[in-house]
Amino acid sequence: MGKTAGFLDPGARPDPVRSFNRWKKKHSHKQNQKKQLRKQLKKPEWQVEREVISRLMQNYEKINVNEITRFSDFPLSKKTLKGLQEAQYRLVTEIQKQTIGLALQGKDVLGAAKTGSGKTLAFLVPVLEALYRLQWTSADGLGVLIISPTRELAYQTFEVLRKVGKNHDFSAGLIIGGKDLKHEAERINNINILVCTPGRLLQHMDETICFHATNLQMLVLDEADRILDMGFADTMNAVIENLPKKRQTLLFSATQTKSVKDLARLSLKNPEYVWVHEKAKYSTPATLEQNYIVCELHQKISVLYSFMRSHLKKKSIVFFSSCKQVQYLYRVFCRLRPGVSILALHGRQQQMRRMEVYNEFVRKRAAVLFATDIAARGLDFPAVNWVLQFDCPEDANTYIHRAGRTARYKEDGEALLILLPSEEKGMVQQLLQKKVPVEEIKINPEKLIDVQKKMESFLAQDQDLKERAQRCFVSYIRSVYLMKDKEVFDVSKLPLPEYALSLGLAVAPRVRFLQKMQKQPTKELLTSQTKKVIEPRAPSLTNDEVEAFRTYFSEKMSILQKGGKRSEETEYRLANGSSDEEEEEEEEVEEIEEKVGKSKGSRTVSDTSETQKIKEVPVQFMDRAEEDDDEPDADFFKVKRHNVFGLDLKEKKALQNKEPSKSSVKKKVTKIAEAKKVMKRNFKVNKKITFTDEGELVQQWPPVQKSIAENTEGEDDAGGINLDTAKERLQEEDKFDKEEYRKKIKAKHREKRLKEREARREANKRQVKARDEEEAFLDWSDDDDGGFDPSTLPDPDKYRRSEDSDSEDTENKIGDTKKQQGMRKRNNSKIEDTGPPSRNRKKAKWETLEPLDTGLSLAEDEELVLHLLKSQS
Ligand SMILES: Nc1ncnc2c1ncn2[C@@H]1O[C@H](COP(=O)(O)OP(=O)(O)OP(=O)(O)O)[C@@H](O)[C@H]1O
Repeated sequence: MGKTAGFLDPGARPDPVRSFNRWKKKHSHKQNQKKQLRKQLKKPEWQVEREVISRLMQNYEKINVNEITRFSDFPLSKKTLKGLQEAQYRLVTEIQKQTIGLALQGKDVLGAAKTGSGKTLAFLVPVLEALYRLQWTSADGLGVLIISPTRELAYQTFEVLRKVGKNHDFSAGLIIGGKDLKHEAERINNINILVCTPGRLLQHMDETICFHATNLQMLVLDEADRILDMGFADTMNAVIENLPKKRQTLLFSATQTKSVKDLARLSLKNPEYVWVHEKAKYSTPATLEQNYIVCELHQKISVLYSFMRSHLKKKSIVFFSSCKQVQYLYRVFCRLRPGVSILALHGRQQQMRRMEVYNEFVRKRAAVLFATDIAARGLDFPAVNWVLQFDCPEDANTYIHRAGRTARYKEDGEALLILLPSEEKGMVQQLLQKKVPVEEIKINPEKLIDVQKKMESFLAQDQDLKERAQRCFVSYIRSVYLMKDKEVFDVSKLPLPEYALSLGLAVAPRVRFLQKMQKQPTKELLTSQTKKVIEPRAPSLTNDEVEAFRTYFSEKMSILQKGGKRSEETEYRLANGSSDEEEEEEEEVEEIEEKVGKSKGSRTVSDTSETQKIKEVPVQFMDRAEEDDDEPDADFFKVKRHNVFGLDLKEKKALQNKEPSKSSVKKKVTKIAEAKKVMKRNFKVNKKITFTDEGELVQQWPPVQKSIAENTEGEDDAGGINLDTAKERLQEEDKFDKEEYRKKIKAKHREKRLKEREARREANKRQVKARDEEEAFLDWSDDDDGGFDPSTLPDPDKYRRSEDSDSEDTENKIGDTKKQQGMRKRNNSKIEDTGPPSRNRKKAKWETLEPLDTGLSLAEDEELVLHLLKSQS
């Protein structure tokens, strides 16, 4: 310390006051900082968050789309950013870049972008931020509603939401039907973000008392055009009516259609239209390679099998137009063992199974998924290499969605479309118009593996499979028949017998609606169709036909209008499989007399001039039962039918107003329709057929009319009863009945005779047996010398009656008896020959003797006899 002092110049010593002041200043600054910090720390969390939020919100206005490349460039909450990072989402896609900013600013957005371009995050990020901004808690109830067209898509969206929003405290729920409504109802009230399908949502709105959406902040419609295509237009209207007007709405789709724009007009307020790929050269991802092949209908299955055999290590989705095709081809392909695992996804599966299949296909590296259009929209299966459109899509938009299951988010993919010669021109044209670059490629015939024979043998062994094949057949024809675009889909050009053969069927099933159409060509309806206006009383239609048409149509429309209920029913049935429809279809599938000629020469329905008209005729005369085939596809077709009629709701309402009494007409026609249905389907009530173990027919009730069975070939299908032929038939039938009756009587008599003979034989046997027993008994008594045989005793009554007999006589008699017994013993071996039984003889002898009256009591008589016997021995 002294050393230090020695160095210092006393004149240069710092001023202690100044030093103190400096120290004091520093100290107070530090103290202030500490105070501030302490103050800050004392702030409740919500206050800090609120300040952060207000800072974020101030930045919303400053968002410059051109400067954004990452999610972190948006003013987003730390929780959302963390969730995005953890899920490996850092860079934004074009649709995300363009829409997130607008949505954060609170604007309604209509967003369209190619498939696989990241639309899900484009709405999920604003959803999380909206509730975060409002510091939403479970007590605030439902804040956001996300509506998806299919359960799978809703489930997928829900999964992404869980992943990205896991750092937030909001509760999220998935309501998609197929589960217990009560169970959902108990939980629905605490949900902040609800992902749902439209039908189920409306059902909760109608039936769940505690469910309300009064606090709703945001509505998201994902794949909006699909929601409408599925016939949910009215459900959507009903849902939207139930929602508060003051809300933000986001609507997303990969394709822009008129219906989407209509919905946007209805549900969005001054929306911002974001169509990121509007000016793009193609409407499909650049990384997607697209081709098509043209082949005959009967070759398609072999083409598919050959495709699968040559892509064993790939992951593919194959699209079919109906559930029943998926059901049958899935089964038969599993049996064909192509060497790659096959899965099936369609609307008739149980909900659990649908989810299992979905998850399984997500996990698999190589597999083939057979699916209907429920898998066409929005589903994000990772690393799908191929999309094969086995059946021509309904239109170019459906094509785009199906093909979009591959080549997602910068990945490569290939799409192959199989077209029939009749579909090629129209479809390719449509695709080119929609900026879809497709090119034709040819099948290498050497690589084509024919599986028809194998399928035939499977079907020959398996009745269930055969029935599935029949349903598949009908279902496909119906799907083509119901397609709106008749330039592409012409049912009259389908080679039905060849197609049946290719499915492994020997006989083509009858397709009732085609036959009906052939019988009732109604050109006028074509005219009305082209005019897109229904004329209630078309001059050439009978009143009945017009009424049938109207009722059918009004029923269809009321189904559409009921919306939610119907949709939910549909969803429920989708989940559980619909046995009714299944049964009806089974009835429908009937084999026709026409054997499929294995010969060449493609016979088509168009061979007849009548059938040419099929394509021109809409579906009004078709049985409803026949229409309600594959549920999702029925939904799908509903809209097509709607378009086929070319009516909108206004026209329908006008039509209803004109109806004097809709319900009465409906009831009347329904009864007629029912009766007709029963007649045409030739229902047999209480039919019973019994077979023996060997498979011979034993009994059939009611009995088959043989005369009819023999003569059916010449019968025509004209309705009504021809009395003369009926009379002849009955007379013929009488002959059969008489013959049958005679045979039965003869058989009865014969049986009676046999029974009598048997009874006589039995009686003889019994007699012989009785004799044997008697002989044996007598033998036994003699054998035993010392034994007493009471039967050898004289009848005391008889003795009592013969008063004059002396003791000698008695002795003689006893001696006689003894003698007789001895004789019998000797003759024992000759019993059979000696005629009447010995007992009779003995009796006869005894009967000749006069009864002996001793004048004693019975007891004394007995004593006497015993005494005599003793003395004898
Ligand atoms: N910013 C991103 N960074 C990385 N991957 C992303 C990003 N956004 C989306 N993806 C991925 O891209 C894929 C497609 O996204 P998404 O399903 O949202 O597409 P989409 O546009 O909704 O498609 P579709 O029209 O078929 O429904 C998904 O696998 C998703 O994880």
